Amino acid sequence: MGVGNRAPLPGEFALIRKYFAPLAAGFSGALDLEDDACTYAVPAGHELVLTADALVEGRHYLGTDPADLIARKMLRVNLSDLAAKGAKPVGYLMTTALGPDIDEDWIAKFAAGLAADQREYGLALMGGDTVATPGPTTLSVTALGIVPTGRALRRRGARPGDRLFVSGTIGDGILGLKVLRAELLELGSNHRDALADRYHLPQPRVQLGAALLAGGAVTAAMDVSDGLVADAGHIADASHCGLIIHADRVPLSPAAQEALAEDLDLLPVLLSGGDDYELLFTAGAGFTAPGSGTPVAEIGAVVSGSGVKVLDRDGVEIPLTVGGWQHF
Ligand SMILES: Nc1ncnc2c1ncn2[C@@H]1O[C@H](COP(=O)(O)OP(=O)(O)O)[C@@H](O)[C@H]1O
Ligand SMILES: Cc1ncc(C[n+]2csc(CCOP(=O)(O)OP(=O)(O)O)c2C)c(N)n1
Ligand SMILES: [Mg+2]
Ligand SMILES: [Mg+2]
Ligand SMILES: [Mg+2]
Repeated sequence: MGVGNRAPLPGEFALIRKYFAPLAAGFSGALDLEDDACTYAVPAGHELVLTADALVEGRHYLGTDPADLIARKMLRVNLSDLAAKGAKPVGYLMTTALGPDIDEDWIAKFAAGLAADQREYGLALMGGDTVATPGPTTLSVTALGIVPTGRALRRRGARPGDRLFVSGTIGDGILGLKVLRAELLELGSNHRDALADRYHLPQPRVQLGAALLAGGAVTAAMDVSDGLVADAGHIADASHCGLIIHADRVPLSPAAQEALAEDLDLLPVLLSGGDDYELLFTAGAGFTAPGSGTPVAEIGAVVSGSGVKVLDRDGVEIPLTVGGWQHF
């Protein structure tokens, strides 16, 4: 390790002791990161929810992004998958494959970002692996959460007649990436900052997910990572039904509204760009959105058939060539 362009990192084990062990201190099963593996006793009446997502420099984040924000995004994209199941976060395993340009200052900031979000979301580091790579830095988290046994929200279960909802706002993450790539220069700097912030720091809807599970009226749920339309397609496929999305009902932030007002061609980008980390879900007639916290918008309906149709305000289908991000 540490053979790079900058000051070498402390040795592998010194790095784990100094920066990662403190993040595991509050979690007894992490065994102070001294052992070969960690343990966790699942509370009675609950089952584990496990999810893994990787982040690759240049693919999921920019090499110039601040290390604390990269760390927080890494945790938050995984927390978003826990939210999609209605799970309460418990802890996470983390694998860091560090590229040659990573120095100790970067690690210190990265660990500080993790500490901040561990406090914010109530979870702890449980273990992981630290390796070097000649390629781009690659980070992976496996997050653990719990749900009452048998109650995890599913992508299957939507029924014709259900309504379709999404949390928060859609399209900010991908517009934020455009801002960081010095596009959208015509937008005011406050809007540009707000969008960049949404790209750097997703807001996983953990409390909303738990409330949706507790409420009992949600028939299918997932989080939006690849793009609203593509991800809606996953609910449609899993549930063996069709989905209608009314484009004009999709909630947009003030910054995204302003960007769209200046360039109508951005609509497909908003609907399919991804990096949203909002919850998309269906519910029967009796559903009412939890009153406080994250806003929820009704954007469409479940119909018989298959696939996703996006309609404009006149009910005319908007053709979309790409519904969302795919790695290959
Ligand atoms: N390499 C893999 N090995 C096992 N399961 C995988 C792998 N890649 C993806 N999956 C599974 O495929 C499903 C879809 O993955 P993905 O689209 O990444 O979900 P999400 O967008 O919620 O992260 C998930 O259940 C995920 O666990
Ligand atoms: C530098 C950079 N380029 C492009 C993107 C856009 N992008 C990359 S991956 C992705 C989809 C989500 O990532 P994925 O690995 O598919 O996560 P998952 O769906 O498994 O949660 C998006 C929108 C980005 N976030 N950063
Ligand atoms: Mg994934
Ligand atoms: Mg997901
Ligand atoms: Mg994906």
